[in-house]
Amino acid sequence: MSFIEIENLEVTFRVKGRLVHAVRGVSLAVNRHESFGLVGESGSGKSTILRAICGMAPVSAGSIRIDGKPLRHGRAFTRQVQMVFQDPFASLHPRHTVDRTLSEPLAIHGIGDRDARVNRALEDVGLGRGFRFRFPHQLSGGQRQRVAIARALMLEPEILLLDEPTSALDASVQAEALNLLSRLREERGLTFLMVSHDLAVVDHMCDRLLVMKEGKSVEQLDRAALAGGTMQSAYTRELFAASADRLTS
Ligand SMILES: Nc1ncnc2c1ncn2[C@@H]1O[C@H](COP(=O)(O)OP(=O)(O)OP(=O)(O)O)[C@@H](O)[C@H]1O
Repeated sequence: MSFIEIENLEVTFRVKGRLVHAVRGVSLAVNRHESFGLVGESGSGKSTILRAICGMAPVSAGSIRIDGKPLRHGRAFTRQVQMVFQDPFASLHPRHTVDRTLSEPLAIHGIGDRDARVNRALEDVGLGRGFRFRFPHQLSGGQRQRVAIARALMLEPEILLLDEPTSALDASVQAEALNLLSRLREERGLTFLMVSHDLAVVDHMCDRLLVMKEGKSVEQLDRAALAGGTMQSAYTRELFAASADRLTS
């Protein structure tokens, strides 16, 4: 049994009376402590899979299990699974201090010792306690994303769902944020399910990945296939070739 098991997942939205099939029969299995990537062109359904896991998108058919337990009635696995979004500015409340942002999940779950936990969380993500009473607009993009990562870790989850976690950051800050995520995964034995359109990021971060197109799974690749360039489908080869061109141009 894998830690995260998704079987024949279908997610369908109704938009103005029309059905949008965002995810069409996708299956994947992620092992505990693994870092698994979802790649594919824009609109291929990657983010919708993460949203379905946290109960933010409707599961129309199929199943999602975490550690053998099914996701029921769209209820999220709140403490076990946390999500980090692309745009830290949008995901932090503009009028909440860092302290409030980090304390809130603790208060909701009745967890005490908040001051010490907030200070420790800030240190864990490389921001000192001096950042505690700042507002989001008083932080750089990289610092905001560190706060968002700290918040995601407040409830000590086992799984982080990362939706383009560094694509809103400058290249140098992006590398720092990725290194921070890798260190936290190692230290805490976290499992990552990560969406990225940047194949260099995925190559750096992920043990395995699933290539998606138009809501469907195209193929799965492991490190050996990535390193050896042995992709089965022409679509995946094109995706990687286009990305290599972008990186070298
Ligand atoms: N809440 C929603 N209501 C209606 N349609 C939606 C909703 N969320 C996503 N979709 C549609 O589902 C499809 C998949 O979207 P999704 O965001 O999962 O793609 P993606 O692969 O993550 O794309 P990107 O890389 O651009 O973020 C798209 O056609 C999108 O327009």
